[in-house]
Amino acid sequence: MEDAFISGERLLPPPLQHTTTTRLFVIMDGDDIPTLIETDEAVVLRNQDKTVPLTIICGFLGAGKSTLIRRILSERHGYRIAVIMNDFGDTAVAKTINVSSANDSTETSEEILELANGCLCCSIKDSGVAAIEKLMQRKGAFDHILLETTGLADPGPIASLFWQNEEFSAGLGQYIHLDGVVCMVDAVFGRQQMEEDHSVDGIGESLRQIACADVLLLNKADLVTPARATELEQLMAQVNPAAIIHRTAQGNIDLKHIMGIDAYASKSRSLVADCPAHTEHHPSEPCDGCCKGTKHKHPHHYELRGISSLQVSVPVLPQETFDRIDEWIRTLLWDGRLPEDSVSMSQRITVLRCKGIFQTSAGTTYVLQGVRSLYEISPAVDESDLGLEAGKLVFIGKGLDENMRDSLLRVLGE
Ligand SMILES: Nc1nc2c(ncn2[C@@H]2O[C@H](COP(=O)(O)OP(=O)(O)OP(=O)(O)O)[C@@H](O)[C@H]2O)c(=O)[nH]1
Repeated sequence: MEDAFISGERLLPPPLQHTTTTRLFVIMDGDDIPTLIETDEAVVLRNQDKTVPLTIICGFLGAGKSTLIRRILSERHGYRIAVIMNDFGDTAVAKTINVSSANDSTETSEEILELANGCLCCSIKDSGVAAIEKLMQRKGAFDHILLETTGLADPGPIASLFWQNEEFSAGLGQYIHLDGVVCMVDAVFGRQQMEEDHSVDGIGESLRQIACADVLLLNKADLVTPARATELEQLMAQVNPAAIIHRTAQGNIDLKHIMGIDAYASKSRSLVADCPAHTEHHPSEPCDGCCKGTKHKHPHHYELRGISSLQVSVPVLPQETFDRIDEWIRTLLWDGRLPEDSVSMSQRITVLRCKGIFQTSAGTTYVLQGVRSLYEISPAVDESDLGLEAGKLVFIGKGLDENMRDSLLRVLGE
């Protein structure tokens, strides 16, 4: 793939030289037996360097997803982007967008429409995976894939399709890798949507989308006062303390903030920066907790319609604690309970997303990445990024209570 730059920054990660073995923990759904995969991280990273990044764009109904995509498709950003706009994960609601070529305004949307700026627009209404397979027949014709989900989609299962699982690794994983999940939130109705949206298993869709995101765009900022936007950003940061928040109008954002973010790689930079309420626009009150001297609010346990986040600082861990943490996380994500809970309490806890970074006494820095029951703990790719004083673990989901914090602190020996 040729070099590509956005706003002077290289979009694709630099060549990776890490050669440590990593463990990938995979479970496909609640009924399957979990599979533990030992894999050579060098292979994963080498593949990732060659594969096309895929960004999932979600957001509740009317938040501005199509506006963002349309902007990307029509702007001259010098980058070749394939966009899939379809009913990914939800074939019941049909939606296509016609985007005309700048050269021929009469040209209508086809299965794959090539635009003057080099973007490809794919509006296939079948399964998203089939759409991507079809797209990959044109491998080399684009540098990045954007996948827009419907407003009611839960991005968690979609992200899982494109992350470490055996089927993906053997198939599409040879050509693409998940770069990140971007969620658009409506500045006018976002709060109401979070509080009132239709809920599945007690968790509303807009909250699932926010919980799962690596980047949150507070869109339609032109329609609210800065104070109201700040209020909503704080709420978003409380629901998902691990996401970076940007404020936008008409989806106007520098693409480097939503593409090439490598949220699922074993990179540490975003995790180090992701202390709660670290947003681009609303540094607020000083935090008295883990972020000494920085000016932002530090949310403690916060719950909205059953969804909450839990963040715990992690000291440098001896090896045996590392193993216990691994087991603790596995029980939490696979069984939906704490190790000390009885088996009958299974599925009491639902973790939608988790992230973390910590060091062991052997001097290795590890990164945790998880989407639902699928997670990975792997050595950090670039330890020079860290400047790490204390590690941290962040969980977002349902049923995350003080018992869980206490249980985790016990395992950490705190
Ligand atoms: N004022 C204002 N209007 C916006 C902005 N972004 C989008 N809109 C408008 O909001 C409406 C919905 O935008 P879409 O881009 O279609 O939203 P969507 O998320 O794709 O909607 P669904 O596909 O139905 O979920 C349209 O009328 C847009 O023109 C914005 O930042 N400011």
